[in-house]
Amino acid sequence: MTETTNTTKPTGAGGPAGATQLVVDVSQLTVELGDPDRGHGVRIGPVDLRIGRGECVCVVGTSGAGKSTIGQALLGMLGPGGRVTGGSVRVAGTSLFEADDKTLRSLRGSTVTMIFQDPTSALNPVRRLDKIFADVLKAHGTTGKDEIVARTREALTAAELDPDAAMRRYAHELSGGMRQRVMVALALVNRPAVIVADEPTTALDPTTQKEVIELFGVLKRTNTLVVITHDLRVARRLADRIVVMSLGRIVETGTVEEIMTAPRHPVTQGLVANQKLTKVVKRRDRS
Ligand SMILES: Nc1ncnc2c1ncn2[C@@H]1O[C@H](COP(=O)(O)OP(=O)(O)OP(=O)(O)O)[C@@H](O)[C@H]1O
Ligand code: NI
Repeated sequence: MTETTNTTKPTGAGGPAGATQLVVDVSQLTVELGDPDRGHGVRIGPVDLRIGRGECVCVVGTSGAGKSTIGQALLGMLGPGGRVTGGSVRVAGTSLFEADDKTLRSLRGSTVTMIFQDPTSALNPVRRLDKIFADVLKAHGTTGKDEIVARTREALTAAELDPDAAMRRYAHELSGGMRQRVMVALALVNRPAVIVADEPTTALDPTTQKEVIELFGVLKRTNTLVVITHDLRVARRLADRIVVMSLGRIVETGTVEEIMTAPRHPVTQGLVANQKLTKVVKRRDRS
């Protein structure tokens, strides 16, 4: 099925509303994972996605729809067995799949950063946090001691952590929610043009999930965000625009209101109906 766009957008299908500066420009991207011709692989795309500065786009869809693949493509990488077969991904003006390794390495973690699903495995447990932040800053050219401390403080504060206390801690001492905050701070520290978060709440307990969603609500005020989630509640809370994926393609885009009140594509309708059902069940559990 072709894409159903709920609103007329001046920049064309998959674009932000209004004359905003483009930060992400995915154009006719096609990807192969594995070997689809031999029956053990999938084709993703063609995908068009344009994101303006300051926008928060939430990518939703059922499992295996290709959400994480698009998220990875925004960092110019793909999972094992993945390759780009057509189209382009431009982030802050650089065409990622045409860029050389050195350009990509310097771009990742500075221009575009990723907040991963599982904060436990991504943080070295036995290195002090101030050292971890210094490593990330130095890797992208910030070398002055004072500047490193100032940038670390700025990022920790933005992630709503107490910088003095946090800098002296080790990752293994932190609760799940605090670790996720540290991951957010690490993603912010090089002042990226766009932050991609793949299922940032999935590995967390319900209370911490709420906290992290609140935190993303704060982040979205000053950052360009792409949040990948199978949880429509997360998208409802955060998105300026929801992008729905199914079977490797974007099947619908719209504002939260458009998607929630008038979903057009059967997959979107299914997601919305499911979310409403979850709400009813939860209410019943409480009474
Ligand atoms: N190397 C590979 N070979 C074959 N199939 C692959 C390979 N890598 C990924 N896939 C398949 O490609 C599809 C898209 O994966 P992707 O992780 O992008 O989906 P997703 O929407 O993020 O799903 P989830 O919600 O489960 O995280 C999945 O069905 C996955 O099993
Ligand atoms: Ni995924």
